[in-house]
Amino acid sequence: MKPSSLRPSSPAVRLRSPTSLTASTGPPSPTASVSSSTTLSEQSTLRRTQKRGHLCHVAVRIRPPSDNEDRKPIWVVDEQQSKITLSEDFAIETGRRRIDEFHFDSTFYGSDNQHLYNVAVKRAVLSTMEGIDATVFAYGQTASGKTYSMMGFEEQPGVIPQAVDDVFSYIVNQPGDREYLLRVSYMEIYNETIRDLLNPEQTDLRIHEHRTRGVYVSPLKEEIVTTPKQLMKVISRGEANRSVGATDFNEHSSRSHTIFSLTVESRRRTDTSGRPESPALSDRPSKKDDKGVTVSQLNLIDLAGSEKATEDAERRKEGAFINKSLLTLGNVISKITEETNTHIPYRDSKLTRILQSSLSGQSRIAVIATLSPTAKNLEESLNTLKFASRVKRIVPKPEYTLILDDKALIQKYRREIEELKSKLNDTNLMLERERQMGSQGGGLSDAERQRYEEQLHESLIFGDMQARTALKERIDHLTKLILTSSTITPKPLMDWSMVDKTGGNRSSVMLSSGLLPPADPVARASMVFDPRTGRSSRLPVSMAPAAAGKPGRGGVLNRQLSDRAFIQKHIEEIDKRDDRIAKLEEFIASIKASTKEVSTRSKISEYEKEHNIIFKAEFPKLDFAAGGAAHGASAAGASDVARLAQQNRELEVVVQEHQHQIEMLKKKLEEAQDLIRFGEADHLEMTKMVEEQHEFIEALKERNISIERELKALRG
Ligand SMILES: Nc1ncnc2c1ncn2[C@@H]1O[C@H](COP(=O)(O)OP(=O)(O)OP(=O)(O)O)[C@@H](O)[C@H]1O
Repeated sequence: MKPSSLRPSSPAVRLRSPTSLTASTGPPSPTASVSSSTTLSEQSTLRRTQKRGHLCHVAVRIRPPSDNEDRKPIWVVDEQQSKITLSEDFAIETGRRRIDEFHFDSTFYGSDNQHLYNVAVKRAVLSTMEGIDATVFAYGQTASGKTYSMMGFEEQPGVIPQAVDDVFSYIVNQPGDREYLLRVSYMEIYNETIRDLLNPEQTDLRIHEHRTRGVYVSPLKEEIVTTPKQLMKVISRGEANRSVGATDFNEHSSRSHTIFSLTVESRRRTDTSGRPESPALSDRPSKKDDKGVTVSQLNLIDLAGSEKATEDAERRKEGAFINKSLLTLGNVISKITEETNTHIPYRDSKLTRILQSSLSGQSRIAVIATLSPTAKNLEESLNTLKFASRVKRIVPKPEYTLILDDKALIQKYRREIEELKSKLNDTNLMLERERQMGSQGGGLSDAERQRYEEQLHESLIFGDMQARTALKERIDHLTKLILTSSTITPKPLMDWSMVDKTGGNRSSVMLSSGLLPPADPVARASMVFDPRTGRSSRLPVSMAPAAAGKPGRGGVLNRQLSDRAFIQKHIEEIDKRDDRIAKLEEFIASIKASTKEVSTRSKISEYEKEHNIIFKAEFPKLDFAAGGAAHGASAAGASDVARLAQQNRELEVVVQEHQHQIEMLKKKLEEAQDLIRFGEADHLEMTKMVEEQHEFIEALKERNISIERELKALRG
């Protein structure tokens, strides 16, 4: 079946479920989900923005002056009226005839990231959970507070960690009749080149356009996430690969635009026949989307800051790319908001091309325009305000996307789970039948029955039961990836309850330590991200610049190369082992397929010829030439046949043992791969695992040696 994405042409502000023509049957509205930590003033702002900003919310935030900046404010921020004005004193001082006044959907002054998120971003995030794409970005000159707003610090988690918490809380608070699959990607645009922050070795990322999928980047690594902490670890891993450098204005300046995307797939829970899973869950009116998967995307974007020319050549080059792409963004937005139908130059920069779908109206938008408070940045601040005013004129017309075929991962996994469950059922029935036949004896003689039972035992241990375990494991694994309100524990990253206890002092918010950098710049400079643990840790300050690869005014910080090399080495090692395991399995399968009589030995000889290296490595001490000769002599006499039959049995034991060991090895390696994938592998743990694997191999070799001795003794 062809992929079919339903995009009904509904009016922009009348969001309708693609499946239902009445809005009332949809999931609860975002307003209903506003958390208890939203203050009264925030709620009134939300109500107001519902009317004014609605699908495009533009917020402007002015950061407090830093220690070495002039403390005298040049801007007056009226949060109640969502207004920003140039201070009268400053206007008079500088001879400005007119006092500039700007109105937005919300305005902020200060460091409170939770308030900013609740008012300006939360609704966009919740929209995504309800099937509407949303794009959130921070725009402003360098050092104005974009990263502070988007990522934040341990003490002031920004938009991204708060959005992560909200996404999982949303699922937990659902009635249980929907299931979700979350996948994430993280990329950056550095000097007009796209880099995959979750897979930095991948270099040739390209932008493609598809009739139903729209504009997308490929090949881009996507990871499925199942907990807030795991998601934050993926982000930290991406952050560690981000291009960051020291500029004249910001010690820790983002030199690239980053786009973090969370794709939410959701569907109504049904059994294989498409009926609701349980009567209790079926009391909601049936909707057309019961038959499909709703797919939506949340893009969280931290743009690089515009900046003036600098003396450093590398920085100048970066700055030119940054300024050009921001200029294109401005141009694109002004063309979009023009009444006339003009050509929109999306293709003039990678940023606008990637954001094409979002900017052209298919996504809900939230923009945080950040300003520096000082007089010396007045010109840039006015430019940012003009940009923000232009964005305010965008009228998004987002629509639900419904996938009706197996293209959605959640659907594919559900189907696979059902198929596996049915296979598991068949295997169970087969085992039961075999057991019954074994106990009834089926008219066999005692000797025959004993032999049959031995074979059955072998097949139970090494055949059907293994298949059953493998099936169960795969079912468990897939089931864990699909989230429902009852499968995830509401373990938020942040404990906002601390806010109330401390009378509104939000700096005491708790966040699982190590997932975000500390606010203190000295401590931050000494943070080193460890991809094996997925955590940032602090080094003694004296070591920090070297460890963080501080470039002075020079090159980009591509941190932790050695750590990546470490992981890469292990992945290669694991790949090699996988290869060996695959070949060994093939060998074992061929032995099992052959007769249980002496021909096994000749089979080994043949295999030895074909797979010289593998076989010699795994069975180094066995004398196969002698084995071949012995096989040749098998016709010579009954005693030889008996002896070979005995050897054959011994070899089969070895093979079974190897198979068992290999299964264990495989499991260990899969675990290691998972650990590496989710950034949870710890150096000691990895070393222990590798040592264990060596021990297994040694054990296999020792076993071979003792078998060889026994065989030699048998041969006399
Ligand atoms: N609202 C705020 N409250 C307190 N400190 C802030 C705030 N915004 C920014 N800062 C501080 O200002 C400095 C610059 O902020 P940040 O790195 O977020 O700027 P940026 O706009 O992302 O810069 P660049 O474009 O160079 O990456 C940081 O030290 C940050 O901690």
